[in-house]
Amino acid sequence: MTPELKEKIDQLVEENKILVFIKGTKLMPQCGFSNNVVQILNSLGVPFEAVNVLADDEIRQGIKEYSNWQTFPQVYIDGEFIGGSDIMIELYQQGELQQKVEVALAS
Ligand SMILES: N[C@@H](CCC(=O)N[C@@H](CS)C(=O)NCC(=O)O)C(=O)O
Ligand code: FES
Repeated sequence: MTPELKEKIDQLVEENKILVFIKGTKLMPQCGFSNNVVQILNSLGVPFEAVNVLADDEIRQGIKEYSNWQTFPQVYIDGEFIGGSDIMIELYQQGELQQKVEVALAS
């Protein structure tokens, strides 16, 4: 990955307390896995930013290396890589996601 791309991703992760890399947009996710995380975050009613990896192949490939995670969606909360759809569903069901999000937004 080029230093420029790493810096670009660093900046995205730093500037957005809740950030998701998804296929499609918040309003129109293009895959069921991406849709899962969008709907979970919508249901929590928290502000979040979404990057559409289908619109940027450089980011699509770069973020896999950056996160060391090969699939989408990818979720970052407060600069920390959380995981994908399965992990988000699990954290949500355990009530841990609500907690993480509250802590992140209060900081
Ligand atoms: N079990 C994964 C499912 C996600 C998944 O399998 N994503 C695939 C299909 S959308 C993917 O991103 N493949 C890599 C790519 O398309 O670049 C999760 O929990 O997020
Ligand atoms: S785009 Fe086919 S499974 Fe996600």
